[in-house]
Amino acid sequence: MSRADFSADLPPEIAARVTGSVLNEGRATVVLDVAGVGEDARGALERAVIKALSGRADVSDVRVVMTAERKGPMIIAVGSGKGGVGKSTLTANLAIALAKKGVKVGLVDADIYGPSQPVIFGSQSVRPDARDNKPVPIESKYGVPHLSMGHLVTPGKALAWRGPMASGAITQLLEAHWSSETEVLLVDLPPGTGDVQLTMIQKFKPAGAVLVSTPQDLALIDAARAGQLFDTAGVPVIGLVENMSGYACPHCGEVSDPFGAGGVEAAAGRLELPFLGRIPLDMAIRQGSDAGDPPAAGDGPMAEPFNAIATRLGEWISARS
Ligand SMILES: Nc1ncnc2c1ncn2[C@@H]1O[C@H](COP(=O)(O)OP(=O)(O)OP(=O)(O)O)[C@@H](O)[C@H]1O
Repeated sequence: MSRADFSADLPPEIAARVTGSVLNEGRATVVLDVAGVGEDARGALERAVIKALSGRADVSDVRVVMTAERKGPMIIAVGSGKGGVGKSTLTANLAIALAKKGVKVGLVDADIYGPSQPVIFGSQSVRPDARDNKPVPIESKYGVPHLSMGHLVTPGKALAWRGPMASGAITQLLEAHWSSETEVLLVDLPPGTGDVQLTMIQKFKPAGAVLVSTPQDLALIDAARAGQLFDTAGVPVIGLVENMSGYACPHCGEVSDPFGAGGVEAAAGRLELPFLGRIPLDMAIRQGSDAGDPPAAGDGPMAEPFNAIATRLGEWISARS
């Protein structure tokens, strides 16, 4: 994937709205700032970009991403390149740690393909109320109202959704009845750079994104790719978090590094991104998450790494509020 400059191919009034563009294996992605542009005119802008770039020999497909500032809580996306690296665990515990610091925070589980927040918050059996056809977020004993696709569909039903359905689902969650007091919404994204991420960026431009990765190379490369999508769309990457770094053997106490260690911090350095902290691989984190008892809610040693990252995130939020 590389940055591209299409300004010579586009009419000047459209080129002036371009905030980022990349060309990756023939697919051109162009990000347009459409603040103040009506629905109809947006369609015309999109068609004009597709027409202008389709003529290029090196372009086989054109994707137009439209962003516009909107009012409401500050949205912070938590993303990863790969699945299973601990994004949901981090999002839930960060939200709880922020709430303990007095931030009015809500959580959206936009991982519509594998929603895990209802398990982490112990709210699997709860169905949210609806008002005016919009869901009302579920309160939790941890001070974090939350809403997940897992609350809206039959449990266990595979969500093999693509395109418009996935985009509709995330819109429903973000446009729910969040209290007017909510300052920050943390959004647990599905892994990768698919439809949900695009809808997030286009319709609900996040103020920033946190990326989580395990220390090994493959996860890191994917995380960097996810980061590039945010960067291209003008969404600042707040920083990188290393999860599952270092494993303390519960029997002998020896610390080993099944996935390597320090890789994410080194990658953050290379990418010139802030490093927000590391979370060790610890059985108590997995057990707490599975039991609806997230470690950040307590004051045991496993709350510490989440508190430290929440402090850095809190500073970033305050600087922008
Ligand atoms: N630091 C950790 N120590 C121990 N277990 C962890 C840690 N982080 C996450 N886990 C466990 O790893 C599994 C995957 O974590 P999680 O669901 O948070 O990942 P994810 O990146 O959100 O995955 P997906 O995208 O597939 O939903 C869960 O069982 C979780 O409890």
